[in-house]
Amino acid sequence: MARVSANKMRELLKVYFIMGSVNCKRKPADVLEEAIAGGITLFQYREKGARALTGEEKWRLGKELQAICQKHHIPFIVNDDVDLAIELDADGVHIGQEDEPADLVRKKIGDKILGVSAHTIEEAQKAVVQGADYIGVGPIFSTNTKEDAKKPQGPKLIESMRKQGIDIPIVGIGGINIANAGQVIASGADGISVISAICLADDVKESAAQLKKATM
Ligand SMILES: Cc1ncsc1CCOP(=O)(O)O
Ligand SMILES: C=C1C=NC(C)=NC1=N
Ligand SMILES: [Mg+2]
Repeated sequence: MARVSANKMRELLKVYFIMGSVNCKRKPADVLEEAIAGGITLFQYREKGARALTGEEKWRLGKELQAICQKHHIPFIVNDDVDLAIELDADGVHIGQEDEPADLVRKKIGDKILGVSAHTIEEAQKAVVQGADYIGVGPIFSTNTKEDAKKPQGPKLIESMRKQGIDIPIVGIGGINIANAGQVIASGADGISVISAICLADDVKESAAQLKKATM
C-alpha cells in the first residue's frame, strides 16, 4: 500500500468525526453508525480523558468501531496510541506535540495515514518535514471537550499558515459546528473535525449531513 495522496487526503478530511466513550451519552457504535449514514468522510477513535477506557476494554471498543468503519469503507484513525493502531491494523494514527515524535511514528507505521496536531507555523512546518499526511489545526473556536485545550486562535491561524506557504492538507478542530464550519473552510482548511457537534446532537445523522453541507 502506498502513502495516501494529498488530494485523497483532502477528500477524507472533509467531515472528520472524532469520538471516544467519554464524549457521548449513547452507545458509541450507534452514534458512529448514524454519523456515517449522515456522510462523515473519516473517523478517529480518541479514547482520552478522566474516565477513558484502558487496556482490554479500550481495545474492544476500538475493534467494534473499526469493524463499523470497515463495513462502510470509512478509514479508521487511532488517536495517540500508536501501539493500538498497529495492533488493530488501523488506517492511520493522529498524534499531538506531546506524543512520540512524528518521524519515529512514521517509521513505525509505514505508509499508514499520519496526522499531527499543530498550533503554530513552526509546528506545522516540522510536521511536514517529518512526514505527516495532514495536520489538525486548532482550537479554532472555544471548546469544552478537551480539558487542556490551548487558547482558541480563530480561523486566521489557518489563513496565516496558508499565507506562509503551508500547503499540506489541513483540518480545523475545536468548537466547530454547523454555524461556523463555513468560516473554517473559507480560511483555507480542507475539512473540519468535530467531536461534540455530532456526539451530542439530538439527531446525529442530520447533524453530520448539515456539517457536510456546510463544507461544500
Ligand atoms: C481534540 C481537540 N483538539 C483541539 S480542540 C479538541 C476538541 C474538539 O472537540 P469539539 O469538536 O467538541 O470542540
Ligand atoms: C488533537 C487533535 C487535533 N486534530 C485532530 C484531527 N485530531 C486530534 N485528536
Ligand atoms: Mg495526543
